[in-house]
Amino acid sequence: MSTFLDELNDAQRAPVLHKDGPLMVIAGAGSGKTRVLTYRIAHLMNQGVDSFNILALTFTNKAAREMKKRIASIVGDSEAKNLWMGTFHSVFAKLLRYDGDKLGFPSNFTIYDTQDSQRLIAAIIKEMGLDKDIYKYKQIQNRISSYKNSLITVKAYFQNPELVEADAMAKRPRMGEIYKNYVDRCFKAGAMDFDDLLLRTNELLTRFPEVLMKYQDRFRYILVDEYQDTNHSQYLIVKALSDRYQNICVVGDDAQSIYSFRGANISNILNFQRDYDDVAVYRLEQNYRSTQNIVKAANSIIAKNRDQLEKVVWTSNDEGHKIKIHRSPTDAEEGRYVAGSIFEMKMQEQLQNGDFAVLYRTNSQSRSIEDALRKRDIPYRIYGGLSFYQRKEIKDVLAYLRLIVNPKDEEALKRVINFPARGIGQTTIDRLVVAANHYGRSIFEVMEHLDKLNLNINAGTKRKLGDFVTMIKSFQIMNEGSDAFTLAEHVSKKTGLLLEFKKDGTPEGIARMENIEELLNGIKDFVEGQKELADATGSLTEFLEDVALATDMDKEVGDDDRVALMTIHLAKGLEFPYVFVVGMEEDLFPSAMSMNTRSELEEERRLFYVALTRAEKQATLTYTQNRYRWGKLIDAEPSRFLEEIDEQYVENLTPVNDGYRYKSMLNADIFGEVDKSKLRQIKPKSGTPPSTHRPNENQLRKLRKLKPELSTSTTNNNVVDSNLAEGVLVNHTRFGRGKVLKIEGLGNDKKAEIQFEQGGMKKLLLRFAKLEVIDNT
Ligand SMILES: Nc1ncnc2c1ncn2[C@@H]1O[C@H](COP(=O)(O)OP(=O)(O)OP(=O)(O)O)[C@@H](O)[C@H]1O
Ligand SMILES: [Mg+2]
Repeated sequence: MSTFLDELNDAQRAPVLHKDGPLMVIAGAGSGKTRVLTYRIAHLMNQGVDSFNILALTFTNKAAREMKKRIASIVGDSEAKNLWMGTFHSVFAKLLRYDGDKLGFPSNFTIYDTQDSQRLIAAIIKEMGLDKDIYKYKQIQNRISSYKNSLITVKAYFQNPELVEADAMAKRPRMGEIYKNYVDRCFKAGAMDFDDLLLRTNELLTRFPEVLMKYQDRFRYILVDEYQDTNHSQYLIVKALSDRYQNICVVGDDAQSIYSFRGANISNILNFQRDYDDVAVYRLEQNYRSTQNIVKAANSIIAKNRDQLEKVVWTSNDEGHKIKIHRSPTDAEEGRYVAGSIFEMKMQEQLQNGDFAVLYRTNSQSRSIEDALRKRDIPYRIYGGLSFYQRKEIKDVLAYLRLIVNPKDEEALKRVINFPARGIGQTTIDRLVVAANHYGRSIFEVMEHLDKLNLNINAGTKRKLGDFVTMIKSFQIMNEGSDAFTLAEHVSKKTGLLLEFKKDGTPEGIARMENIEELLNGIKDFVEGQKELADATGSLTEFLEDVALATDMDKEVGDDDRVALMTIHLAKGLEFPYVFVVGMEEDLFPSAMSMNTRSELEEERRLFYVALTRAEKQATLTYTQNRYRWGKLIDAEPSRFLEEIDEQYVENLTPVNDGYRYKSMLNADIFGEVDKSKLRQIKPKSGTPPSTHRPNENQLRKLRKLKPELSTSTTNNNVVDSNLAEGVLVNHTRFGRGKVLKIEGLGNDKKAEIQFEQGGMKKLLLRFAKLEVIDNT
């Protein structure tokens, strides 16, 4: 009767219909794991399981929302509303709002984002009088984060001589103290960082058996998507909650485990069968997402990994296009190629912008792609990177709102106590911090009791501090009676924030004002939306939690049609008809930082597998020969992963020996835009050897080996510049030997006219030209 079960194949239906008890679905990309999870929930509800008794943990909140929508369409809206679904962080933040008081946290605790944590750590390092070059706050924040994810509390840290010694050896003997101060300060501020949301949940469930029992009883059915990327802390929570009923369903793919750098532990999936009794293991083999070429190419890559579970993935979809590989001279040219291809494909095949995604290994690669898309007027959206909520002006407004909800929030207070400027100086703030630490109170509490304390603050400043306290308190009173939108609008005006940016008058100031307006609109939407939910009221606390845990990925994209740009890590679980993976170069992908051990390299390869398997119809992989990195132009080598794809599934758009065409492109790049129609015209007739032959990759490699000093990956023009003069003999990686005839222009525009022995006369922009001086006598 229930038709939705017909939308599954037999292999998928089995885990959906599985009765009680632990089950695991292990299967390759695109085989319907997420669909199984979604349908299983719908099926459970159809079988009479109360939606209150189901907990589903997903990789993004957006994924949770989409699943909920699908489930609602099967079982009805009102039932689906009560499901607890979301990321680990958002679900357990909610749980801690109910029961965190047992650990001494207020129900309105603040969630510190990474920036808040880092600022606090930097402040602590300064207060302790430590050398900030040895105690680097970002590194320390990383350390603390990994301790927390391994459940190493401050106490556990000090009880572990290995950890203590390791930090002493690393000349950071006071690491433990910083950790302790950080934890104390967060506690005092009524704040939890992201890792605390898991750590404190674990603490709560361990220390308070009655709380554990309550939630074990509530969450009789627990389902986890992307189980391969759970870390130890998440693993323990799931284990504890499912211990009583053992109705735990996990789905995952060991070949897509890509978060070990954040403590994710692939062994969670491998040990699942050991952790529970009578685990039913299901496998799915049919991929519904991608063409045969994509599936087979992806299989050929992942087969190179040694550590993996045996898996079969096949598809009955069309054969499709081969995987395209394209080489560009520079990253700017790569951007132009991608934008140009999207432009052409859209025209030829009537596609939408939203059919395309550009994926990269690191966020910084987005710039050249963005530039090119902008030039073509192709709308795009960047996911990740600096999110809207991390912009300065937005954080300013949010800091006020945070203070209203939780006046102990130290980072929020420090941010706005003197912004907009109200004559409260750093010395005063430092005194307040010292007093707060001394009395074990929050800064706000110290400010409330200034009269009783002898803090060496003059009367004028005391009055200003008093005014600030009064203002925040007036907002708090207003918060009792108004919704989040009304309050936020009032706060933006009353604090002078809007005026501050308006006064500024610059385009940036205006942009900031507009962003605040956008924030206010967002709050309004949120309030409206929340009112429809069963257990939500549209309060400020709810809004702030939503914001703190929101990633750009979660934003409703709605109907606006844009090309998606994101890192491969973020793309996990998603799918797009057309995918470009850019920057397929050694040291970039695989990342230079992940090539020390086989297991690191295997993780990079899994990342490549994830990238490729996002594509439904076509995947294009691009690499460049020169790329700007860290402000320098470097030689880039094609990624080893390109060679690893079984070549029968590959179409190489720019074979290595097409020197002539390549050279034309290079010249075009130097002197202006590429005119493609011309390129075609000047293509050599077959059989005619190009006049300047570009050495192939092997020859280049040999060349580099022979003359390492000439070919360090940073072909540094500064070196060249200094002794480059008219009459000097030079070597160019592609054009060979030549003589400098003339140098003209300045700075970035500096050019050299060079007579090459074989390539004729060339005018090269020194910024790009890869020259080395071979004789300057
Ligand atoms: N039986 C089916 N019939 C038709 N389409 C299906 C079927 N099963 C899955 N699909 C579709 O195939 C695509 C991939 O499914 P899904 O995202 O659930 O796979 P997955 O295994 O979770 O992938 P990933 O490993 O990337 O997370 C989706 O578009 C889904 O709707
Ligand atoms: Mg999935």
